[in-house]
Amino acid sequence: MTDEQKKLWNDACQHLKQTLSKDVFEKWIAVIQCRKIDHDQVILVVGNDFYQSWLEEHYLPLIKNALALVSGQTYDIQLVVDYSLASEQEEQPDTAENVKEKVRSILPQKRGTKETKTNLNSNYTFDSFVVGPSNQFAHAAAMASAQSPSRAYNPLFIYGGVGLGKTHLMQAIGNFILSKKGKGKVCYTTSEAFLNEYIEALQTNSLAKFRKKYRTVDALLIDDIHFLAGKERLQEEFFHTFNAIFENHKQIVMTSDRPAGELEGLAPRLVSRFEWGLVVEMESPDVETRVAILRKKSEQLKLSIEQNLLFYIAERISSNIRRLEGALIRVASYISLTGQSMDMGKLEYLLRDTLDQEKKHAISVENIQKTVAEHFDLRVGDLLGRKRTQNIAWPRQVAMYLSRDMTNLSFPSIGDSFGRNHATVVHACKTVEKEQTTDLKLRQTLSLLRQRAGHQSAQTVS
Ligand SMILES: Nc1ncnc2c1ncn2[C@@H]1O[C@H](COP(=O)(O)OP(=O)(O)OP(=O)(O)O)[C@@H](O)[C@H]1O
Repeated sequence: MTDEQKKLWNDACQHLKQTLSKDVFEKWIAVIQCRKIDHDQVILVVGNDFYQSWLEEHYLPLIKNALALVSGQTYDIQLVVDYSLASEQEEQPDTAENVKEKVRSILPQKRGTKETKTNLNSNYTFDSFVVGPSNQFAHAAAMASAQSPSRAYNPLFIYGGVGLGKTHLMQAIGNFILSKKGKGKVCYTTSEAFLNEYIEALQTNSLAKFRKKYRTVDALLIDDIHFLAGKERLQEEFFHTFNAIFENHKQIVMTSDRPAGELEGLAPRLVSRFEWGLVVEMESPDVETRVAILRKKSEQLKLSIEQNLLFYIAERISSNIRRLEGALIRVASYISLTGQSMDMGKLEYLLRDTLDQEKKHAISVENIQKTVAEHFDLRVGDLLGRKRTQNIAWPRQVAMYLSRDMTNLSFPSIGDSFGRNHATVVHACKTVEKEQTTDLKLRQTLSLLRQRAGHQSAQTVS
């Protein structure tokens, strides 16, 4: 940055220093590093996700305003995380240090790139994982794989929607294996990190080292395998890695956002290998499990929060456990930073944005059926009926596809909502998925239907 740009940021900070209390300034503003200023954009860097989200939600308008005041123009501000700053920031005076510590200890760490011996997050254990109907099958399979690596289920393929605990469960297997005597070599990575390492190995002529690293493990835990889709060369490399580990009778565990067979652009030989062992799905947890998760996380945070408030959060946030956890962290931070107790009114206010997002996500199959039926000028009963004429069969397939796409529901539960079996839904999803790759008009129709179904659900909930 030029001296002039540095001065601009310093001036903005001076302005903020005058408007904010000393404590708040030291805690939230002084820790920010300004990395870049160009025409209309400013890039600010902080040391962890918690700072990023807290600043975005509470101080971004103030920062924007300060920059505008000292420069006479408006900037678009981007807040990015650089984990290497974290240690510097820890040295800052901080009256809420204990909160930060607690929060950091339960926040998921940046995956796949963290330089620790095992690359595993030690908080992701079976002990800290709450079991309920939505994940008990996946949990049992993971336990069995951890207790008898390569003998129980190999490979173990875990799939499900965003933030439902796939990484947690997969890493619990790794942590369990490492906790045993005569522990083996466990390697956890994300598919993206695997790709980056592969490219680096190609560039630096160190493929042999790369291959040795991955092919000689006792357990390979590879996250977000859907990332391989459409990347042929990477698939080729992973195919050989997979074979080497499998032939050595070592354990492979993979996670994905959907079943292997549904990943467009994944080579059939990989699809079939991914299905050799056991495939398990993780679904959205029911409200009881969500309450149990909140209780467990509050214990970890040593946070005393009334049961009715935990219920309130659990009832309203159902789409994603990461979001549930985020809400609890917000409550914990509020209590610790303000020293005030929590009541229902404050809770509603504090979580208003998250709750709004949830409403938008509360999309039901019924709403999708209604939207699709209206669009095709049919009755919902037609979609649920037995008729197979094209004018009904096609809208039915579209509705099934959207149900899969817009909710976290499994194939069997979507099938139930249409009075059909799981295979019919899989077939419908594949058909629509394939059609839309070549049919622009269909893509537009789907996008319109998504908007309408989302809108309708938001109205139903509020
Ligand atoms: N059953 C559970 N018990 C306790 N914590 C859970 C459970 N399921 C998920 N979590 C927590 O929710 C957060 C999100 O979980 P995780 O990162 O494993 O989800 P994911 O399915 O891998 O998400 P993504 O699809 O984004 O990769 C983590 O902090 C994890 O500890």
